[in-house]
Amino acid sequence: MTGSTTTNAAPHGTYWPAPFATAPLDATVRVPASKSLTNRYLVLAALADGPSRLRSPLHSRDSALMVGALRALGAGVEEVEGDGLFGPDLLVTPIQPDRPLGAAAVDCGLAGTVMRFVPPLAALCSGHITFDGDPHARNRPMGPIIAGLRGLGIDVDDDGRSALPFSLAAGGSVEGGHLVIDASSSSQFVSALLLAGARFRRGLHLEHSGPPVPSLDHIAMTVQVLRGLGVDVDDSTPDHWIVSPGPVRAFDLRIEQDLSNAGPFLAAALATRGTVRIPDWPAETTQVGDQWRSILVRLGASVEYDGGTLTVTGGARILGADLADTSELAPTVAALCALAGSESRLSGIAHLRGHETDRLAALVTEINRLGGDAEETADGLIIRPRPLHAGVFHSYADHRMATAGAIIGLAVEGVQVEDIGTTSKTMPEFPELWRGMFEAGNSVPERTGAH
Ligand SMILES: O=C(O)C1=C[C@@H](OP(=O)(O)O)[C@@H](O)[C@H](O)C1
Ligand SMILES: C=C(OP(=O)(O)O)C(=O)O
Repeated sequence: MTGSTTTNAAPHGTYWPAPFATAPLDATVRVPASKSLTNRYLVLAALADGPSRLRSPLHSRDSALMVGALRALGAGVEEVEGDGLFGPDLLVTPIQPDRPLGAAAVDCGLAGTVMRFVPPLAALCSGHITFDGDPHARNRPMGPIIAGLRGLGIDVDDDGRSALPFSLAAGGSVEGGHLVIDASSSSQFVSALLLAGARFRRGLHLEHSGPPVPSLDHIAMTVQVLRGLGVDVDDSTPDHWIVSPGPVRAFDLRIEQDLSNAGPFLAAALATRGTVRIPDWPAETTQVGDQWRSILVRLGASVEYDGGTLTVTGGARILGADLADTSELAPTVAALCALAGSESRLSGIAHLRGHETDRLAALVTEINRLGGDAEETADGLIIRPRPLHAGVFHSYADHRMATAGAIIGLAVEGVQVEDIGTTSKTMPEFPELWRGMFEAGNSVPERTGAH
């Protein structure tokens, strides 16, 4: 973030009348694959010791940007028919570090995973590689990756901005070793360097120095994914991660559905005092969205997990709660808190100011625009109960703002979400799946293949 605390300009695009629920919803929903897992496995497939297959991966703007980045770096990515509900499988052939790329360009869009995960991968290629993205992407924090690459001996030209756009000159190998960064503005800086670390000649000893790193669950996901592919990672000392040099094993695996994106659907149970079921909820997972099981109980719902299906039933009213470190779940939580009957305090999310938009400012502006009572604190939000009314909910090119508006619109008649299409960042099917919850006899298609 470049010090600004304002939200990025809300474009005056199309307005989507959010479906209002006149009765409790009773629905079963499956959502597309996890953005965080898809984009980690794409990067690792590009670094692997042979071709890999991602089954039922995400197909969205963020995954398409990652696929585009890998192709720009010389990896092969091919779509092949699979049994996923939401699109084909992906076959990936790895990059060839020695093959000169000449000049290559990577479009990061607004994807944190692309702008942070791809530069260390690019450093392992041979060529002059330029990175840029959407206008607001230029405001997202990038300094620790740029400084980190320089610390690893890579020549980076950022015109002194410590932000997008920038370019790097890659020579086909990275020495690695000990590197200290300040990852207090995003966990993605740590994940990015760990993902590539095993392919550095001496591996990587990454150290964080500074205020606490946010979204630690996402780093734990990175470590577990790496270990699953045979990479040795020592994370036994807080703020230190040691990745041994070695191969990344090629793989063939199925990507879990996105439990963070399941959140707005589960929230619909609370907003309408109904029931929403998500089949194929993993029994064990590294996704932060598994926390819905406890968060939604704190907000007054009952949650059951039986036979692989998570069932959430809304209580008589939504309870306000004090919740810390909700990370990317926070906009969904905030939407529920705006509908709650008592005060909520969300803390430990100051870094949301550097997300797709300044989410703290955006949530306060949009909840209050509908008559609510939300206030920004140094590291989060206070949301007090106050009746909401009809109006426009702006999304600021932020998928999670758009889905927050949809949740509020279930309980408040006459909410229009500006630019619902921005949900294509991680879930292009959102409007269709949302409307599907209202269909009589709502049913969910069966997947044909083995789970
Ligand atoms: O590594 C990842 O896949 C992510 C890490 C988190 O980033 P921050 O640490 O910047 O919150 C999260 O919010 C983002 O949606 C995805
Ligand atoms: C913060 C998010 O995305 P990104 O991966 O672009 O950082 C998010 O999806 O909530």
